This record gives sequence, structure tokens and C-alpha cells, in this order.
Amino acid sequence: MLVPLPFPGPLDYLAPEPLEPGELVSIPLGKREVVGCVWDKTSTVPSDFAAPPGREIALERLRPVGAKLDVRPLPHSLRRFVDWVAAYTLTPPGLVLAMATRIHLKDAPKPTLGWVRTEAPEGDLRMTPPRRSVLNVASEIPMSTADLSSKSGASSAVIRGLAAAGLLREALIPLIAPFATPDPGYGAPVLSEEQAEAAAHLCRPVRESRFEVTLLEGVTGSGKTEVYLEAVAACLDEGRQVLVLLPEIALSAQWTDRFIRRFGAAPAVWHSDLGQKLRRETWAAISDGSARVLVGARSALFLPFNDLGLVVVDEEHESAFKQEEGVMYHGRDMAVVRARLADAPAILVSATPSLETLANVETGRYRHELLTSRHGGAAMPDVELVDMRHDPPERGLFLSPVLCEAIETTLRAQEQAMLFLNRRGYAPLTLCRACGHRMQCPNCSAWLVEHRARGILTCHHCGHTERLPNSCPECHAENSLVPIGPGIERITEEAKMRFPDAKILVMASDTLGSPAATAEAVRRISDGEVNLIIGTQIVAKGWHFPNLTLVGVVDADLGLGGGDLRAAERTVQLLHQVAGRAGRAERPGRVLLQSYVGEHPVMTALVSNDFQAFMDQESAQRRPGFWPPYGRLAALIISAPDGAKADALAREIALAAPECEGVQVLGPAPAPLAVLRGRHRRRLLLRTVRGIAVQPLLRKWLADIRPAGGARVDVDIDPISFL
Ligand SMILES: Nc1ncnc2c1ncn2[C@@H]1O[C@H](COP(=O)(O)OP(=O)(O)OP(=O)(O)O)[C@@H](O)[C@H]1O
Ligand SMILES: [Zn+2]
Repeated sequence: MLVPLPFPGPLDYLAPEPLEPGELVSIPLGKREVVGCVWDKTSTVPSDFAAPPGREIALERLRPVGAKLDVRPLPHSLRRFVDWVAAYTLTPPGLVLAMATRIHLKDAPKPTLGWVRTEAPEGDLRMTPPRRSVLNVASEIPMSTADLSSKSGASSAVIRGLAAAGLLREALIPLIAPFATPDPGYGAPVLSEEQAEAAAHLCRPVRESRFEVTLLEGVTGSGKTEVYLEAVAACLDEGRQVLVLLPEIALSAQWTDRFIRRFGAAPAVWHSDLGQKLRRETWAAISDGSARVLVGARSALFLPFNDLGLVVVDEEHESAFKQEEGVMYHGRDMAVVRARLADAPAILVSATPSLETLANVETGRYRHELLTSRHGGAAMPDVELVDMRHDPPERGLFLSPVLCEAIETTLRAQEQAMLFLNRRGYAPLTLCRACGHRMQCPNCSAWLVEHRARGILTCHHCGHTERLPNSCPECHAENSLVPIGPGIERITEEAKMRFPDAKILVMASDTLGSPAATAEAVRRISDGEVNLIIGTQIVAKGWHFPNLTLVGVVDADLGLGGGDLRAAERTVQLLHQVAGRAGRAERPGRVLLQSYVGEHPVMTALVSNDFQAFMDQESAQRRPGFWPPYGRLAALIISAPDGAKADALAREIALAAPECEGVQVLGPAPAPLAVLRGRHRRRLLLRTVRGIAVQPLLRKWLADIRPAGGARVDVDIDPISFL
């Protein structure tokens, strides 16, 4: 029995009646009740990184399990997936199981009664307008009195009257709202030759129910989505289920619209913003197969698909697929595992694939489909560099004259422009002009970010918030605090001053919290209610705004600092994606990159639109040192309430480090975020050649380490963040 707690493996319980693997059962644990899952006796995880088996417990000491839950058992492929993720990420399997069963911790909702239309004829009942209206709305699907009354405009007395006359009867409202079945033939597009060929290749393994990974690469606007929806159609034809992962839930609204146009019905949706009831319904509909296509965030990987026939990862290069807290797993990589365990094909989609995926294509592990041109003859946007050394903005401002002029021209032509800056708030740093004091977070080694609209300083790492003071807390000089550098609030202020007639829309993750808010913003752009969009990375995503012709990148150099392994790669991917928003329809697009390092390979790649050369160079840099994807990496993050404890534990771990051929340990060193949420942090990196798996090394290494006094060590396999 696997329980959702950090035990090293399944626990033994007495079962009063025989139980099948996968069944969910209520379990007494101390004074609590938890939901456990009957687990398979033998693990199928590759032995090179599986955990050793636990101890046997004497029969008479076993406790009995509680009641069985009234849900379908977790499918075999999901159980294997849980084992796999646990072993790969060195997480206790119960914590991975928790991601699959979390929604069942509360009591099941009670079914309620509603009204359905009966077969009875209207007879000689007098048909008043309210009665007519109720009968028009009522159907064979039960509706509550409140629903029926609000949709028909009639009172509950009218409804009761119709029931008394035999025209309505009571029926249980199903707990699971029926999910409409998408129709694969509904809005099939006419594909170009290139698109059709790629689609045919993607459909083949779907028809053959065969695991195969394909990278679908294509320039922005080439119709990648249209093409992979053909594979989705094929999978629907086969009567099987499809999982589509998006990096960001904000994208799900536009994706859903697109899906409805193609298949005439909405997909099921899964993300952390769903209400409890819808979560439960969606879970059940995936489990019983009535939901056929689900689009969601990475957590959708843990849904109980019984008949998974295809997995798609859109924008596969996105680092947002990596979960950085709790179970640290990479959604893209685990999606491939999920597909393999279900004997289903996987499609990884990107205009700028990750080096990881390209390396897998190179070795032949993944197939490759390429779309080379934009659909409908739209040209690729023209990308130009604005050298800020030669064409600087006015003092205290951030938009160069060239960019301002381009925006004016665009707005005058009745077209839309977009300004991109990947930084929330007003200014990333606040400094005292008198004494040089910098406003810092009390819990983290990070600057506080000013959010002027709310009059606060806040830490983007821990959420610490304080009012912006009038005087310097250090030297007490009045009105001496000045903002340094721009965030999008400050750019918006500048844009309002420069373009007083522009209709501005700001898009940032903190202003567009929910998918509904995003959908509203998208509508305002599509309907032309706004003509200047200012946003953080959320605007870079897969949006399709036909009238958007100019994209200005306020600080193209922003992502390059920090010594991150993938800083250059990520900057290219992000900026190319932003650039790809411009000129997607008839009118050509133009992109201006403001940069102080115009000769940087990242800028060259963007201006020349030559990513092959850039990726070749990245690859040449990483290969000799066996950096990923040419070697394996794991990070150990040691944290403690004070620096001395963190240092002591880091030293102890470093002394026990493995020493063998092809294995290297770097550190310990203070983490770039040396203090986070009040915890002092040190980092070690384990780097191995590809042939050596890091999991067994780490297991052995950490087996005898017993962190004490509030210290702990977290393991991050394939780290993406190096903070
Ligand atoms: N064969 C086709 N018939 C009709 N419309 C098409 C076709 N192919 C693509 N389109 C349209 O062209 C636009 C761009 O296509 P799509 O969004 O699929 O490209 P993409 O490669 O996924 O773009 P991005 O990477 O920028 O998100 C969309 O509006 C899409 O509906
Ligand atoms: Zn903080």
C-alpha cells in the first residue's frame, strides 16, 4: 500500500477483502486518515536507479485498511509512472503518488436532485410564457431549480407547477458533467504540402499505438499547432485519449478556442486554478475515458488516463516545464516517460527546440519534422539591432529614439505594437542617493522590487512586502530613494508620456492571474481595443495577433547575466518567440532589439535568423566539458537556519563525495541566492559523463548523511535553475 507521505516505499496493511493493484483505499495512519493506493509487489523501474526494497513486517503487527473509495483504480501505466518519477527524482514514491491522488483527500460530494423534461405531452395545460420558457430550456440533462429558473427567467413555483402537471420530473444531477466528444472531421484544414507530410509522419505511430518521440520544429506561425492537431484527430479516430501539455496555464484559453474551431467541442482542461468540483469531475472523466482530450499544465501528467494514445508537449523548450519545488521534475522529460509507459507516441513542439531535444534528434533517439515557412505566405519578421551605445535613450528614460519612431509609425498606420521587458514592477533596485544604501529583502539575498502602483517594495523570491519609505532607513535622508533600472510599470509610464494617444494594455503574470483575465486581454487585442501592448514573458507565448506588426525588446541583454549554463540558449528562445508575434498575417513584421552587446552571438543569431549556427556553437561549448545534454548533472542544495550550520553540512557532504572516473563534484559554494526565505544556502554540483546514471551515485553518497538542527539537503536532477 503506497501512502501519500515520505516513506521510502509501500507499507504493509491487512486487507479484509482481496484488493486489486491501483485501488484507492482509506488508510488509518496514526490518528489520521489518508488515501492510499494498493501498490504492485514488484517495481518495474530500471534497477540502476530504483530504491532498495523495504523490510518485511510481521503479520500480527499489521493494521487493517479502511473503506475502498468509490473511484476507478489508478491504471497500471500511471502506477509505473509514479514509481519511475520517484526513482528518477530521488523522491519518496508516496509524495509522487500524492500528485495523482491529492483531490481525493476530501469527502466525495453528495449528488443533488434536478429537473428533466418528461415524455408527457403538454395536453391542455395552459401555456403561459414562463411555462413555455421553462420547457424550452429543460432537456434530458438534469438541471437544478436555481439553474433552470435563472436560464428561463421563471420562478421556482412555475417549475413546481410543471412538475405537478407531469411535464418535468426529478432526477439526480450527475457529479460528472459530460465532456463533449470532439469530432476529428469537424474543421479539418487544408494543409500545405509540407504540413501534410509532417502530419502524415506524426499520425503513423498514433495509428500503430507505438512509442516514438518526434520533434516538430517549425518557424513561428508555420502551422505547427495545426499539424499536431492532425495527430490528435488520428488519435480520436482510434478512440484513444490525448494529453497536451502547455508551459503556462494562461495559454489554455486561446488554445481551447483553437481546439473548438478544429473539433467542434472543448477539451478538458487541467491546471491549479480549477475549482475543487471541476477538478474532481475532470479526474473522473479522464479515469473513465469520457474526456478524450485534455490540455493542461505539467501536473496533468499524473491524471489516471486509461487509454493514452498520444502525448504532445507544446513549446517544449520552455523552462516553465520544470517544477522547482516539492518533487523537482521536468514536465517535458517526464511526458516522454509517460508516453513510453503507455506505448504511445510523443510529439515535442517548438520553433526553437532545446539543445537536449536536438541532441536526441542527432543520436537518432527522436525523429524530426521540420516546417520551413510561415503559413499563407506571411514573411518572417525583420529583426534589427538597436545599438544602445550609439543610439541611447534620453537620460533617465529607456526607449531609444529609433524605437519610439517605429512605434509612432506603427500606431499611425493603425497597426499594433508590443514592448517586451521580462521584469515585473517599476524598478528592480531602489537606492539612497545620499548614502548609497540599497533596499534589500530581510529574508533573501535579493533586492526589493518597487511596485509603484501599490506603493510598495516587494521581494520576488519570498513575497516579503513593505511600504516604500519616505526617508532612507540607513542615513534617514528625506526623499533620497531613487529607482534604478526599469520594470514594465516604468516602461508603461514612459510610453504614456511619449504616446499620449496610444491605447495601452499591460500584460504581466501579476496583473493577468487567471486564464479568464488573460482571455479578456487577448480579446481586447484581437478586437483592436488597444494598440500598444506592454508585457513580460507572458506576451512572448504562442499568441496569434494578426494586426501586430512591431515588437520592441526593451532590454535584449537582460537574460544573459548570471552565469547560468543555459542563459544564452534561453535568451535566444525567448526573444525569438517574442519576435515571432510580429507580422503573422498579410502585413510584414518588424522587430527592434535594444542591446548594449550587439556583437553577442545571441544577437547575431536573432538578427540573421540563423539558429542552426547558434545551436551548433552552444553544442560545441558544452560538449567537451560534458555539460548537459552531453553529460548528466544533479544539484545538491544545502540549506540551514544559519550560515555555520549550512557550511558544516556542506563540508560533510563534500567530504563524502564520490570519486571515480567520469564523475566530478563542483563546490560547495554559496548559492547565488545565498539566503532565501531566511535559510542559508550552499550548492554542490555532480556532473557525470552520459553513460553514468547520477541516481545510484547520489543514493550511495547521501545514504549516511543525517542533516540535523533544521538543516536539509534537496536534490535537483537535471537542474534548470542555478540560483
Ligand atoms: N493549413 C492551414 N490552413 C489554414 N490556416 C492555417 C494552416 N496552417 C496554419 N494556419 C493558420 O496560421 C496561423 C499560424 O499557425 P499556428 O499557430 O499553427 O503556427 P505555429 O507554428 O504553432 O505558431 P507559433 O510557433 O508562433 O505558436 C494560425 O492562425 C493557423 O490557424
Ligand atoms: Zn525575500
